[in-house]
Amino acid sequence: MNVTQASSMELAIYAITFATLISATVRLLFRHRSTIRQILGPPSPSWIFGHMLQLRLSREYGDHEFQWLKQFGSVYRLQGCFGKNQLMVADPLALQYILNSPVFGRTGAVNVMVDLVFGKKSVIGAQDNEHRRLRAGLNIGFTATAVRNYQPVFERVAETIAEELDNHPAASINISPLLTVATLGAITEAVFRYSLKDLGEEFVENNFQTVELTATRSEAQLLVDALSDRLPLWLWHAATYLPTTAFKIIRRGNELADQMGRQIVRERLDAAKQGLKMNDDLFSILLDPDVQDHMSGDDVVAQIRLILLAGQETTANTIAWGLLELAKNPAFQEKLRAEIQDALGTSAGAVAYDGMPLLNAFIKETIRLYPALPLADRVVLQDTTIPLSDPITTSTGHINRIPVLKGQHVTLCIAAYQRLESRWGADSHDFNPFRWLDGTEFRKEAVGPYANLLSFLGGPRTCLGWRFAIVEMQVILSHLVAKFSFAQVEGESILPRYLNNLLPVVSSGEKAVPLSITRI
Ligand code: HEM
Repeated sequence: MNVTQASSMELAIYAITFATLISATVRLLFRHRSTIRQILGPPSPSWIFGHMLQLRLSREYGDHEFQWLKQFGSVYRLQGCFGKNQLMVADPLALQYILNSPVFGRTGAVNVMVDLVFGKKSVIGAQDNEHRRLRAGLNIGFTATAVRNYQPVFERVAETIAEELDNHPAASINISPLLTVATLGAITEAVFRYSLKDLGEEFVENNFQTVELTATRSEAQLLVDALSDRLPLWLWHAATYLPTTAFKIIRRGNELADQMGRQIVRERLDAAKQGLKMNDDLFSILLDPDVQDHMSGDDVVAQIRLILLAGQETTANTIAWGLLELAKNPAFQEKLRAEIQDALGTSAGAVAYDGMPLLNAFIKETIRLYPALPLADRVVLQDTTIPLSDPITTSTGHINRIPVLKGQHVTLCIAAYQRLESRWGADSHDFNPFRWLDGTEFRKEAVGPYANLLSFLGGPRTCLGWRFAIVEMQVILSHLVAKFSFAQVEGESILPRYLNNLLPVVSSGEKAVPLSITRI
């Protein structure tokens, strides 16, 4: 049985959740009516699924969403499952407010997933003060200076990809699995100086299975997500002991990460006791007793699964999207290659990747069009009012603030924000790296941590590894583009699909990025 089939674990969960369905439905029918009903939006095609099939399971991501954005503007109302209203927000000021305000929390569905896969002691699972404490500790390993030290690791990884491409020439190469392995290798080496071989076959296999498992979406899952707000977390934890393949993978992954983490922490602390100099990998930095605010061994172990999973597929897919855009835009690819070859050829010592304007414009444009997380769901924890950059028209007139009540589901439309015409211009849906070269994008509201983009989210939950990811992409993309040319494979279309993350999918429905790759 493969992992996708294994998501039939949901069937087992259905049995548990069915009893709550009826009472949830009744409560939803009679829930308090808020001003949300005055916000305009498309008519709902179904009571059970609302607009969720169009929003979350469309053939190409954005098929419907970008039409709604055009028709209703940067804030509109959709229907979630079981008739629940959902506020869709792409307005920059509103997004900034929601991401930074403590009165918006993650929805039950997201909390359940985070808890099951990463655990409460991971920085993504921790809340409030505990979250702040862990972030402050982990930050030491993700500063601009710390991530520059990982540059040689990324350069070695880029060499390995190039060797693979040289050793297996073919008319069409699916670059996606190569990048997934490469980005896992980059993280394990940067984070604790382990090669994939050191991790062991079972660990690596489990890691790929977990990635595959979290990259599935189905109608059934939409319903489970809608109900998960109403189920206690202990029930979900109890469910992980059901003998399904999916839960076995999750449980085994947690055990392996724990064992591996403890072994590495022991090695580092033993070395420190013997007075040996700590390495410059992330774990050594975090555990270094000479560093003020260093982290405890237990804290570090609890982050291992998160750091490996959070930084692997996101980065691999973004690089794949970038290479696909280069294949579609050969003239830009040529210009970029000239800049890169010039910089790599003339640099004595460490390459100054930040000083390459086209490379950085290309990365920003790729991240803008292909955010790993195109939608982020939040729930209002306390009645509040959301401010707007631009007033909207409701059924009762114009408003520039939206009152929302406790319990309201709000969806942060990251991909839509990154395609707003009012912000990015009339060609907002096109790949145009040159938009970044005149500096105008930086004079607008600052939302995310990088280039006014929200692909790394924003506020206290901003991606911890965003600088790490940028340097990794700068290095890998530069080395690949300098050595190889990338072209589209005739007759093959690759579409973005939302499977918890934004994934490149071919016509068979499989995740793949087949490209014609030629040595220069
Ligand atoms: C292009 C690459 C990447 C993208 C687009 C990305 C995106 C994101 C997003 C959207 C979140 C917020 C998730 C949420 O709260 O629902 C996040 C969180 C996180 N990311 Fe990344 N990420 C990338 C690479 C990395 C890398 C390379 C690492 C580590 C080496 C990393 C580590 C983390 C961690 C630890 C969090 C949790 C932060 C917290 O909850 O305080 N990410 N990332």
